[in-house]
Amino acid sequence: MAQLFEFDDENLASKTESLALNEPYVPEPLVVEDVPIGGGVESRLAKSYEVPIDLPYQAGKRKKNVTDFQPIRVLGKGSYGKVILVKDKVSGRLYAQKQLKKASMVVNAKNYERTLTERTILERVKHPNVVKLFYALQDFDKLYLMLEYLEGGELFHHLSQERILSEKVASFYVAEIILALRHLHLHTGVIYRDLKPENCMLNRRGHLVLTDFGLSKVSTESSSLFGTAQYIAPEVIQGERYDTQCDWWSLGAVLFDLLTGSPPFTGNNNKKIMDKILTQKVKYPFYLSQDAKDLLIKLLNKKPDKRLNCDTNFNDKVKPHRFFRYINWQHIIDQNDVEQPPPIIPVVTNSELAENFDSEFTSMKITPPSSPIAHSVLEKIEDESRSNSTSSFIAIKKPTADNKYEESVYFNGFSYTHEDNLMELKG
Ligand SMILES: Nc1ncnc2c1ncn2[C@@H]1O[C@H](COP(=O)(O)OP(=O)(O)OP(=O)(O)O)[C@@H](O)[C@H]1O
Repeated sequence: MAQLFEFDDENLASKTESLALNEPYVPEPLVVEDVPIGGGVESRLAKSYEVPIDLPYQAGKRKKNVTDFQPIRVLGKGSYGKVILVKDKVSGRLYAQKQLKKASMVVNAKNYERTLTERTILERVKHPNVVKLFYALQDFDKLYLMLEYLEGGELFHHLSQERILSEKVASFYVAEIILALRHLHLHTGVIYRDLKPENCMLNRRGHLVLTDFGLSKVSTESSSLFGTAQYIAPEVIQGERYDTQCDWWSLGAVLFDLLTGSPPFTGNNNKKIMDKILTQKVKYPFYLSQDAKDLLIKLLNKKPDKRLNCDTNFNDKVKPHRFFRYINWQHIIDQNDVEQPPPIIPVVTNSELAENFDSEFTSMKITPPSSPIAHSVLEKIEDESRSNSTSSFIAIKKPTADNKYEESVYFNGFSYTHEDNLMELKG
């Protein structure tokens, strides 16, 4: 059995702290140096500590706008819009540009309060297993979030090739998800709430990175909730007060999926799935080991207070659990690829080809961004997003009168009022 390395919460905190306080970083274009296939551990390690962090603010440098990025290809589609691979025309650096149609982001007054709180909290999220936000830009009808480009694609893209994962392989990814969720819970107070396979992506080195966190929560009770019914905790479905425990249920559902090829409750519509989540017992396939089954039973407990809590039980119940016998937690925290290599190293021959993404998307035609308008409004925001890569913002359009919209921009808990920002509603 692999020896488990002891560490405590302070150790974890100081690790994430040191990432947050990284020394000045001179960005190197991600596209230049492709790791050759079979390039060996050393060549991967050469890039291993290239954790994308804040682009340093360079005084006097022209502000970025959407047209500074050349669209390359579509990577995927979410409920708010497309995600496109783009290249900074100056640095050659690649980003995943998440486009969000403003019209679909109108939020109601109740959610609005929560949104502001969440923006403030999300400002503090810095973790290697959580996607980084580099810039937040906008034009007339869309917001553009320039995210760390996760070249390995969705974990489940690789899973669909392998069908199911061995327990050893699954334990690696689950360990990385646990670290990301614990960071969100313990250091930022964020409940991820809709952990689902599509949000588990791999970076170039094969490490799992959670995407899309927080954004779905700023929406109204939207399709994002129903799109993920299979992984949602019973208490969330019932509309009860829920806390971080709901994420540990979702982790159980994702683990079940990794080990068996489908989530614990399925059905041809969401109502059926949700009924089953509330009322039915999980059926565990005979081929699961006792260790896997034991962990799943503890996570997929319908009573949140009886469910395994990986935050409070981490040191005494989770870390020593036999399901994690192949895991050296310190190596997972350190992302030590020599001692604990990621099980799947995504094949990337040329980053711009987006080889790990579905050709249904990568072959799509790209529509150029609409004409730049109101960029000046965001100058202050861009300044701040340079100095804080994980900042987030939201712009809300409120219909006023005579076919006009008033646009308010909220950024890290601050709101920017633009008296002059009345724009004609086109079309
Ligand atoms: N940072 C990223 N790097 C590379 N590809 C990404 C990145 N973020 C998202 N994608 C791709 O784009 C797809 C759509 O992502 P997006 O987050 O918009 O939608 P989603 O996960 O369905 O969530 P939702 O619809 O709830 O917003 C993902 O499934 C993924 O394939």
